[in-house]
Amino acid sequence: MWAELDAMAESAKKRRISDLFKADAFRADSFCIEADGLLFDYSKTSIDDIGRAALLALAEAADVAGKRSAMFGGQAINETEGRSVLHTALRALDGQPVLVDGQDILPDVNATRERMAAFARSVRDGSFGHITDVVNIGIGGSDLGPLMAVMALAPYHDGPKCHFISNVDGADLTDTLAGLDPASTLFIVASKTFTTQETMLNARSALKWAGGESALERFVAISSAVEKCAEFGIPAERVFGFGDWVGGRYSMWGPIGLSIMLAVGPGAFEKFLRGAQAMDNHFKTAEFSENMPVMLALVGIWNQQVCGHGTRAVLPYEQRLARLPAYLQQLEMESNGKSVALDGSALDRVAGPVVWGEPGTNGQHAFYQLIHQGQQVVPCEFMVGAEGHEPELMEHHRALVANCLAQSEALLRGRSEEEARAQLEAKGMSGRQLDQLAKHRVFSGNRPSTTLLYPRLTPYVLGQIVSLYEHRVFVEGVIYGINSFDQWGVELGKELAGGLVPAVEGKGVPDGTSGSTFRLLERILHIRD
Ligand SMILES: O=P(O)(O)OC[C@H]1O[C@H](O)[C@H](O)[C@@H](O)[C@@H]1O
Repeated sequence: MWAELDAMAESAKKRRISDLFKADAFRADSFCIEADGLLFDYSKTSIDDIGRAALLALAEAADVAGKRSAMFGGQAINETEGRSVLHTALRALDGQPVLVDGQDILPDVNATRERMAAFARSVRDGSFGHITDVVNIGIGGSDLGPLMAVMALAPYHDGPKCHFISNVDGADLTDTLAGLDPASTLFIVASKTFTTQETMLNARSALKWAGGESALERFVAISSAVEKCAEFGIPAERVFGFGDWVGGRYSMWGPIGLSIMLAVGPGAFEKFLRGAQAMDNHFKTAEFSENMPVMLALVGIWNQQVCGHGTRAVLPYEQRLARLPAYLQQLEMESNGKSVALDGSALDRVAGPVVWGEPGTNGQHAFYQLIHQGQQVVPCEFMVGAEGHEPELMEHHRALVANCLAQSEALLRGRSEEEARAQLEAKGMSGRQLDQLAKHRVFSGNRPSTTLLYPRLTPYVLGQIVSLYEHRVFVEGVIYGINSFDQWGVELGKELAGGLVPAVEGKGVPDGTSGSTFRLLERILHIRD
């Protein structure tokens, strides 16, 4: 399946992207996909026509289309947990029935969304009581999505102010609650399992802060384990459930998105779902060569498998997407950071790159040095909106866009030593100083990047972008032959943490603890004494 691409590795590494542009006057058009207002430009990569054909053949050979139907059709493709993968059903607003074990799940999904909307309206119009602030307590998929989206949609906020507590570090709780009034604060305890140590501890401490049991009336729970919510003391009418066919990191489209709905209202939330649904439909129907999630995945595979780049940077030129890189880190790395194939056999290649990033322009003044001149090439995924939300600050937006375009241009073009010398000579420099400094001012260029251009960051567009990345992760996972929907790799640390809690209290160290950890514990206890 991989032979054709593997055979291209050597020539691809030598190739100059600028030569591809010289050889094909229409490259910018043909290595680009436009769909429903989004434009995905992957022309600034080393993929050529033959490479693209091989990538598309890889997607065919991996049966991406068949697996896609299996996912949308409700088959239990999350085999290690015996579950369907149907986050797309949460946004199937005009969808056909979706069957799980022969039962259409959409009536339930719609009824829950209606209950969420009714609840959100009652909080927003004051009929629930006077609520000024909402605190979402959750972690991982029960935090990153809502937090990212609430931040992204700031111009649409017309509800209570939303805050997020995730870390078990008491500092998170303390700093978030500082200045809030318990009487007008609504808490959402968001946990798919309702057993996550951090969330349950934070929820109990928040309840104490809010005034104990009497404050439970301002607590809402979101979970797949609804019976556990009752044990915590939250009655069924304020519990919003969802099926185990929604993975935690794919869950903000349903009840886990309640904080988003409270912030922007049910109408804007629906637009967010509609954007995601539109991308689902595009993913289901577009030819692979014109299919944005498929091509985004294939570009990632090209950069990693053919060119050997082990990381990729997500660089949104949109301050309100500041948490998107963190969100994508969970989505991509928890999904595809695996070593075994679905059948348990060892993978013969590294699946899933390290994903990281920061919004532009801030990153430019920090780590872009390495991106431009470091020895390790980092494929960059730029994103930018053609328009911002601040017409009175047009000058800012123009500068933002110019910077985004300049970065991908610089990465592509680079600067030769001759050019560097000429620039320095023009400034009057000569001799040894010129020789030396010119070398430092050389940019190899030829560094790959993609750009996702969207009209403006609306709820609809945010839905499109997130759904695009979800399906990209799916396609990459299918091609690597892994299960993108489990996360066994987070278990061991949790188990050991459970065993070490008594040790941190000075009640003995579990057997098998390493000398290093033993020594650290000793020191911690000594400092505390
Ligand atoms: O929603 P919860 O059950 O509390 O889980 C919260 C998070 O913790 C787990 O450790 C998983 O790694 C995440 O995928 C999950 O989103």
